[in-house]
Amino acid sequence: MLELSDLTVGHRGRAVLRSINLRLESGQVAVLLGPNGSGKTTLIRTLLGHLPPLWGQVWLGRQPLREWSRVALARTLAYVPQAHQGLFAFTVEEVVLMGRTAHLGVFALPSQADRRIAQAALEQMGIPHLAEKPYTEVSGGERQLALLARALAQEAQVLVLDEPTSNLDFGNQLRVLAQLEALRDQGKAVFLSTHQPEHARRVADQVLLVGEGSVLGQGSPQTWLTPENLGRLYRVEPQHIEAYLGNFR
Ligand SMILES: Nc1ncnc2c1ncn2[C@@H]1O[C@H](COP(=O)(O)OP(=O)(O)OP(=O)(O)O)[C@@H](O)[C@H]1O
Repeated sequence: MLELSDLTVGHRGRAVLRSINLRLESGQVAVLLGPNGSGKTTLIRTLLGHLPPLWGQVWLGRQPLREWSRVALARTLAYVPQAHQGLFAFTVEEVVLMGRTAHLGVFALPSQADRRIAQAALEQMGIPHLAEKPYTEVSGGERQLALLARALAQEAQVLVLDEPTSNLDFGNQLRVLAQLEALRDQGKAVFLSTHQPEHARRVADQVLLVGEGSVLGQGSPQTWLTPENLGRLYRVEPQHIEAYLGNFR
């Protein structure tokens, strides 16, 4: 469904991450891990088409990403950014309804069916009570849940999420992880970044460990999310990781 082939990503000709290869099928979750500044957001922006690859190719389905029209892309690929402070006082429901935009005709207003889908997405994320609240007046975690609901409402086949649990309380982190598993079980392809290896261990079919400009490890979470590998990745003593992650087994 999503394929990265010999991909080099970066900014203005300066490479940040080189030689990335990945195949993500429907019904799979891939999780990207790496220290601050290692290029996770740069890679995500490239696989969304916001940044051109410096080398190599992003494939979505059978077509290179750059050949996709914007409307077709919006129906197929949903992006959950890190929650930002909204600038305009849309209600939370209006933000979620934006996920339906790619399904509407030109100038068409959301139908009853679109509203039902938005409502269901709000309920799935546990925030139907926020529907009428201005997006600018809910908490960072609630904004994150609204952006997840927007992606659900989009009904896209591929979901790309940039640290989707970073703003959330413990309960909402678990709810989002369960939601990601449900999406995978519905046959979606899910690609996300996280700073929490225990989240990767729970949901990932494959992990991609990046740092120092390249892919340092790639494969099953059981193989790669060991204290030794995580210690190398984050420059911490493996025994500290063992002591921390051990509690999550
Ligand atoms: N717009 C930009 N122009 C030039 N360089 C950039 C730009 N955005 C990021 N960079 C550089 O690219 C590198 C990778 O940044 P990126 O934001 O992709 O890292 P990250 O892994 O997402 O970090 P974090 O975990 O802190 O969010 C950094 O050295 C950063 O300074």
